[in-house]
Amino acid sequence: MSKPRILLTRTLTPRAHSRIVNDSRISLVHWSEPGAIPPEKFREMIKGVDGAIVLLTEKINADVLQAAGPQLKVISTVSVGYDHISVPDVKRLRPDLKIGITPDVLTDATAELTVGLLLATARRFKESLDIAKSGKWGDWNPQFLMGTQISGKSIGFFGFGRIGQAVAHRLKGFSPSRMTYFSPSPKPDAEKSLGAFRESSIEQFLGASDIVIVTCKLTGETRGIFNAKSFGLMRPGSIFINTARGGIVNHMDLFRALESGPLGSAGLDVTDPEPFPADHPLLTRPNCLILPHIGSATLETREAMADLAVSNCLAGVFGEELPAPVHF
Ligand SMILES: O=CC(=O)O
Repeated sequence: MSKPRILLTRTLTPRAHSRIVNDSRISLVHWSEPGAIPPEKFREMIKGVDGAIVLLTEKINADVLQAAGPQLKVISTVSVGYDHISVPDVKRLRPDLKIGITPDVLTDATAELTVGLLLATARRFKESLDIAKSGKWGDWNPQFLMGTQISGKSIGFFGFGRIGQAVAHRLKGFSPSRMTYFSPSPKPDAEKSLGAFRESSIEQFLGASDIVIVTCKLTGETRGIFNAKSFGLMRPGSIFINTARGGIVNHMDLFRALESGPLGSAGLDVTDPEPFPADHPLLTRPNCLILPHIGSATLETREAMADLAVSNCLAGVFGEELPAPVHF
């Protein structure tokens, strides 16, 4: 019997990469050039494989599923988010296809980055670094680079899943005045352990938060939900943080809300598109700190994500249950 063929669209972190490369039960097809696999190459290389280990950069849609062929058993993405995979196309064309993701293993790293981004935004790291480098650092001045502190502030979580709750656990130590969340489903355990409560309307949620932290999924409902209207409902001087997906935010509306109010500052680890154009007006705003999607980027976490993605793919090609499947 021939060995299952697996497509790997990038070189993984060292331990996980060596695990898949040295698995003698499978035959590996590897895109080893630097950068993301071009879409036409992807469609070509996925043809005839039994499983594919992919990244956020690979769009899985009807074209790709058709190019792959009916023998494809599993798509395993090295990410917890799977908005790059068209669920309607999978349901329509390949309802039997298994999809694997990497939840839990990246929660701590992403929560730590979110807290860091909030602190850096609230305490004006971007302007501070620019001034430290520019030679414009004058005498000590009581009103120099004053920021906002977290203690005593009201923090609102837009989306309150694993990552949102892990951020809330960390921020509890900063003594916020209160923590609220906006989510389609109530989270009674988190409410108990965190003392957080659920706001039932987005108007109330936004109007009651000094700090809004976005950690929800990108879906048809959340795409573009942070726009001129929702920013207009936020408190004057409030802080907006997004470590979920760029598509949740209208970036020109965010630019205007940072320029003319009501927002005080914003910290983004995700943008739409990615990479974010270097000439985008948002990058000129001193009160907007943008990171290049590094939420899960620690060696420990990236190894754990890649390892789980390898396990998902191997399970899929050998007809076993995936350790971390998407349940449609
Ligand atoms: O953004 C990263 C992920 O979804 O894992």
